[in-house]
Amino acid sequence: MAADKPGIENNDKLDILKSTQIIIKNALDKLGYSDEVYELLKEPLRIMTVRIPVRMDNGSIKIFTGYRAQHNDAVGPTKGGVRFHPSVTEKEVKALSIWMSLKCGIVDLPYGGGKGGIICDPRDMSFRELENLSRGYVRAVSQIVGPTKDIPAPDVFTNSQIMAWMMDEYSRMDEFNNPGFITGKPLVLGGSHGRESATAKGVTICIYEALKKRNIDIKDAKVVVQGFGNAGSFLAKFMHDAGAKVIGISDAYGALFDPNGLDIDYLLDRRDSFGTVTKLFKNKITNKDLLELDCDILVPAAIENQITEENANKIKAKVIVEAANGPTTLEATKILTDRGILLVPDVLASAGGVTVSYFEWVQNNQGYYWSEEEVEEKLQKVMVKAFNNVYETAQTRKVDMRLAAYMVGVRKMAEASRFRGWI
Ligand SMILES: NC(=O)C1=CN([C@@H]2O[C@H](COP(=O)(O)OP(=O)(O)OC[C@H]3O[C@@H](n4cnc5c(N)ncnc54)[C@H](O)[C@@H]3O)[C@@H](O)[C@H]2O)C=CC1
Ligand SMILES: O=C(O)CCC(=O)C(=O)O
Repeated sequence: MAADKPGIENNDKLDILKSTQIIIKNALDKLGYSDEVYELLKEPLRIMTVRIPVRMDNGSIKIFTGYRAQHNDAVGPTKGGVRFHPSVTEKEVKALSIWMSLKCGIVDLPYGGGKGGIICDPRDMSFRELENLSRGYVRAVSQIVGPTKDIPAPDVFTNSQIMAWMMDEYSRMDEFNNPGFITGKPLVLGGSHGRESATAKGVTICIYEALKKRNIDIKDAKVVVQGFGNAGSFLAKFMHDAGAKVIGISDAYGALFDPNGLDIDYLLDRRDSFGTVTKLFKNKITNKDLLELDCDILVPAAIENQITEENANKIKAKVIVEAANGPTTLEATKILTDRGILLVPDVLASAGGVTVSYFEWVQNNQGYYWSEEEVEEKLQKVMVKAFNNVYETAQTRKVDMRLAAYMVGVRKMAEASRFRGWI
């Protein structure tokens, strides 16, 4: 198929690794780095593919495929979540690990990016099968992970229980209690106050900063949130509590819409641990319709490639803040920016999660735990600084917010790689 844009074929437009590489190249070119730097950073330094045998409840053995990608460890150990989802691919995990490096650079953490994933559908698995899979994954990747090497955390369809099993398995192999191996743990196992809601808190802080730039009052704002899991449900609650009207939410099975505002507390009460709630309702709209609702703030908080050139012109929001990783394509970013919509990109907006994961790791390392207020105060400072840094870069360099975020995020690992003599 003919290319309508240099460097990207039409059928590559949903290829998140390819589009990430294009933006990294642009960011490095703008910053004046050589092609060698791009060659180093365009792919993870390493990726491990593992096959995990799990005894299922019916007595059979099922073999699952998993991955752990480590993008760049020049700055420090790699860090990033583990995703359990049927559509996990090697390419997706690679792109997700690169985004983690960028996030850590943007919020200035002493980490590089990593990411893991297992091809599975935890919604169809029992508690015991999930525990066996989680433990099997840790045994399979144990050689390349660890509290000073690569520190996992939750992502789509993984939670604090799964982190607890993984931590326990690693501690057994290591022969001592090792809470710093993983973050997003339950509080009683060395988790941090505020980690569960951290991604949504970070997104909320970005929303407040973005609204200031557009002179919108949160109390007058209509909000739409795609995804009602960890990121989306807390975000909907924070928006509702701030006085905004949350008129639409969704999960993998459909979307709910009420122009007068949804009863978020009721929906939170009824959602399951996979962020599913719409199954309980007959009157639904589609995820596609949800994104095109008339609103002030749109927060994609589910999966990749939701806003594309197909629907970017139909989006009515004034501000889009990406809680999900990779919800908007390259082409859609251009359309939205040209239309004057303020787009706060994933690598900035969703960095609250990894920031509080870092706080958790620091607390584990020092064995001294902070109050919820301390965590919130520190997160607020980090996110406001990061937002303004990216916003000002976009203004002064006359680039869109995504390219600005990549320029901010890529610099630290490029410099660290250079000082180490790698490039
Ligand atoms: N949990 C965290 O700390 C962080 C999460 N993120 C990103 O936020 C996004 C959501 O993650 P979580 O809330 O943690 O996951 P989650 O597993 O708690 O919730 C996922 C939500 O997305 C919905 N969903 C799944 N497949 C879908 C589909 N095909 N179409 C529409 N909706 C679908 C689910 O029904 C659920 O409501 C992901 O992109 C993740 O990478 C980013 C930073 C940190
Ligand atoms: O909390 C972490 O370490 C990583 C969170 C994550 O996977 C993400 O930001 O996409």
